[in-house]
Amino acid sequence: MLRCVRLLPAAVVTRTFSRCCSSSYVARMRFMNKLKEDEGACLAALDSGDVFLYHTLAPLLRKTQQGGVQLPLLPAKDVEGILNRLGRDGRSMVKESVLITCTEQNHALFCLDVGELDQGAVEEACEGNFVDLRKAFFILRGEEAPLVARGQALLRWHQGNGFCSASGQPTTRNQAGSQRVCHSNGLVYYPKMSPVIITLVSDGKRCLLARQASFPRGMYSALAGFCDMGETMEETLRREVAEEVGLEVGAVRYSGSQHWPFPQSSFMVACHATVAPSNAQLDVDHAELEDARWFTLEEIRAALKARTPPRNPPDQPPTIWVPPAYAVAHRLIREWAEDQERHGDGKR
Ligand SMILES: NC(=O)c1ccc[n+]([C@@H]2O[C@H](COP(=O)([O-])OP(=O)(O)OC[C@H]3O[C@@H](n4cnc5c(N)ncnc54)[C@H](O)[C@@H]3O)[C@@H](O)[C@H]2O)c1
Ligand SMILES: [Mg+2]
Repeated sequence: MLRCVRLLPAAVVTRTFSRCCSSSYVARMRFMNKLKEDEGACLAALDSGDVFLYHTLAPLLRKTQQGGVQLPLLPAKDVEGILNRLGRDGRSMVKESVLITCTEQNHALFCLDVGELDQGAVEEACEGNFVDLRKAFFILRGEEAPLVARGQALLRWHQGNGFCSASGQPTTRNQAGSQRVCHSNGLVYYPKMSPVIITLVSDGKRCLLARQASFPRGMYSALAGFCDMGETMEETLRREVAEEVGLEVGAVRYSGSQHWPFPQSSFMVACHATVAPSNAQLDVDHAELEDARWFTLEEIRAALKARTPPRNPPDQPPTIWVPPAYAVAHRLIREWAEDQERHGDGKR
């Protein structure tokens, strides 16, 4: 049914999303900025651009011939045709797409939620399946995961911000979907992220992982907590570790950051922190955490290799798994293991 479907080729992704210092990067950022401010330019970019789809915030993915999974990028004109064939006003629906990014050739990429249509009918027409975003993070290639995360976060934000919280009147989006305006009082709303500090605590030989009751079976992650109003990053980190496991951390080292689309878009700031081995006795707040434990390098190596929930037969020591490679928690845990292998007692 589709005329043409583009998959994100690895080479293009690398060139487009990794080279951040070239003049083409400047040109691309300025083009993106123009699309956010110029309604006509954005509409023209949509007409010649590609769209990836969601159904009730689950991204459409397609199996590849090599047995993997990819994010299909559909020409906007084809999406319009599919929606028309499914009995909708394709043009109007496609105009609801939200701008995500563009290539160095100024080819724009948008996303659209078709949740009002029959899921099976869209899947058949687009030769793919809508997959829960958390599952998608385990199976998508690295370059595609941030795109679906950003798309879902923006679509969710639009779905939840249709009315002005001051006037109660409907808000109107711009063509790019980068803001909403209340025309009764002029208030402009921008998509929001809540800052979260995520911390991997180490006592020098072991690292501390915890699980909430809502995590998938056997999954452990680094400690995380939302920033309170007015807190610095270090204050949040120290407070959350104290609240959740009763430890006072010493040195703190920044590692990286990431946008995380859950629960309503978080800005994750990831850090390593240390406690003295003599000060590593846990006092876990079981109202927040189902479990928190120290793990050895050997246990962490095994956890990093696991791709599915461990079976953990009762006659064997329990094993764990950790968040997918895309999650910044995974990065912190991998960094810790690599650091131990280089400098710690865990040398092979
Ligand atoms: N990307 C990753 O690697 C990764 C790993 C772990 C956690 N996370 C994210 O970090 C987030 C925070 O972790 P946590 O649940 O341990 O936080 P937390 O320890 O602060 O506890 C969550 C509670 O904080 C309160 N809260 C305060 N401000 C909030 C806000 N702006 N939004 C929602 N709740 C708020 C709520 O009562 C909520 O139940 C999680 O929602 C999860 O999505 C991401
Ligand atoms: Mg927490």
